[in-house]
Amino acid sequence: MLRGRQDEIRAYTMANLAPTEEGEDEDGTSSNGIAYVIEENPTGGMRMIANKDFECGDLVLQELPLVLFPLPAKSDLRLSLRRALNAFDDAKRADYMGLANIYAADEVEPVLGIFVSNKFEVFSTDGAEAASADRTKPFAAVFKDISRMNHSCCPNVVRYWCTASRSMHVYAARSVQKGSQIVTAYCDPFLPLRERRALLLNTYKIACACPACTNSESAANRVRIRNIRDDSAAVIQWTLTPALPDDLLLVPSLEQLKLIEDEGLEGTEYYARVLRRLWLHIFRVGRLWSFRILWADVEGVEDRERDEEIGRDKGNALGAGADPRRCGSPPVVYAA
Ligand SMILES: C[S@@+](CC[C@H](N)C(=O)[O-])C[C@H]1O[C@@H](n2cnc3c(N)ncnc32)[C@H](O)[C@@H]1O
Repeated sequence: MLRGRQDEIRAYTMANLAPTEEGEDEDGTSSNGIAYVIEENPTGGMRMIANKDFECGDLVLQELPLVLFPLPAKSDLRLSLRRALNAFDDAKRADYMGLANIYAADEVEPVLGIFVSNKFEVFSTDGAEAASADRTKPFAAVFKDISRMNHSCCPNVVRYWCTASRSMHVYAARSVQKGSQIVTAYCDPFLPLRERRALLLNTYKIACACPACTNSESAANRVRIRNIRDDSAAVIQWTLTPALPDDLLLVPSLEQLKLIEDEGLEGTEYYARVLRRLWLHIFRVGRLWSFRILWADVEGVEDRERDEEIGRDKGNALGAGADPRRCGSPPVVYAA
């Protein structure tokens, strides 16, 4: 039953997320219409590779887990895993047992070693559970394909658990070119470098060599990003206060945007914060443009003269001092 559902989602993933045509692409390679491929990593193990270009926000894949358990495990996890595996059909059991096991050399039962090597913690993100205390109770899920994604502290995708469909959604956090590796963050990329290193080594046996772990300036950059506050109230106040310069937020916001992009952290809330602020900037300046157009229509002035006029009036531009008769209607755009 669950298998049928998984096949359905897989078919959906392939049909809807892989709009590349069968046959040869522009670069002469064959994409065969699949959004991603799982292949051997030259440095060992497996990896997930984009088989088409993705833009920021594109759904890369959506997948049901092979197993999903509440954490901490309520009963003996090994027993539960064994029971789950016994209930699987052969193909699904082979999918699970074919996943990486970084504890293979240790005295850990393979079902458990595979679980620990491949699990992603998931939280309820929607519906009644999200609103309830369950939100704080994570589950751990292992996936046939998603568990093939390697780690980077500069991930190019973000993961969202959808409780309603009991599936994980993976979205591109920035442009991802066909042929590049799809990488996700196994831990909080804002953890201090030393903590990140210890966690990745102890839990996943990873000595991360991503740009953030090898660039000596990255740690300081990440602290700066983490200090970007949710200043929505102040920004809205600026939007509504014509006396404050139009470009007050522009330069710092663009600098912050670049900083986040340089650190490869577009999938984080900080990027959304800065983009929201820039959107408000466009909202305010965009209104200025509307005002100019309106003004030009009414007055029929030349562009140059109009710009000069607006430049002169800019201190009170569109505020109390602007002459409403000149544009036929009061400049109410910034009225609080
Ligand atoms: C969830 S699996 C990822 C897929 C795995 N590479 C495979 O072969 O199936 C996690 C394991 O992959 C390897 N891995 C993931 N990210 C890595 C990285 N950035 N550097 C080195 N090894 C990594 C580690 O062995 C880690 O324990």
